[in-house]
Amino acid sequence: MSDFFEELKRRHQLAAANAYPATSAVSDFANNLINWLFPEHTGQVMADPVLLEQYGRQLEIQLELLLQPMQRQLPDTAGAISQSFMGRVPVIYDELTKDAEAILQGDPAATCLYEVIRAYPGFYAIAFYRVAHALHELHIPLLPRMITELAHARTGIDIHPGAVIAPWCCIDHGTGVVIGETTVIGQHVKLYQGVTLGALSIEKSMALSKRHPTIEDHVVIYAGATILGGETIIGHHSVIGGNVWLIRSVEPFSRIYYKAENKFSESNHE
Ligand SMILES: CC(=O)OC[C@H](N)C(=O)O
Repeated sequence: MSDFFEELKRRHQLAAANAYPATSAVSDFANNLINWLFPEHTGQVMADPVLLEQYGRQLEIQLELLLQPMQRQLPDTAGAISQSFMGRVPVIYDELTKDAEAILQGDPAATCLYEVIRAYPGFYAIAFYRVAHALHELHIPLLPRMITELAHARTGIDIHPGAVIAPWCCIDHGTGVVIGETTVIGQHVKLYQGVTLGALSIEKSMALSKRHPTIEDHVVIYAGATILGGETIIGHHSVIGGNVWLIRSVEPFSRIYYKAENKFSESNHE
């Protein structure tokens, strides 16, 4: 048994050396930031412009404090990275405003923007993804993945922070959506639940190559479709039907549907 406790001691020492922030601190930062941009997220409103500005500065400090223990793994000082990140926040805001509008326009069941921001899993997931993606672009390790996993746990939508997703992204329902690390998605793309944008080969040696598909502008992908491969391009204005399995490119304006053989027959036993 003492060998076992030695092993645990070694593991705890290694984990301490990594010095990543607690998951709760990362969650607080991401939620505070999203709530600052979109008070509809929780309903906590800050009407005073002075407080709004001060809060922006507080968020920068909050991020700097998260990053400080990881300093050795960062390409620049924690302070400089936090400042660069905050400089990107207006772009995140602009893109998320467009995403919320796309969800409202794309879902007949959505009644208003407030509802989309407060209650739609598609908005929740894309909001956490856009924050994580900005941190990923600043070469911050692990933190971006922790942030997208907060949304994954809550919504069932798994978006890798490395994916590149243009604005006006509408993920409706969303449960079971998987968007891999090297996926590229154009503007005005609509995805339904259970869509996988995945890798054709999961060889470890493929780690640095483009493994996931490119989805051009104005594509709709219905529930349960699986689109795989880094060379697979779905041409703009295409529609991919439910449950389609696709490992090749399709031209713009394609219509691809799954045609199931009807293997079931009805019988009427007395
Ligand atoms: C989404 C997906 O295909 O993932 C497979 C593997 N994690 C990879 O990134 O290649």
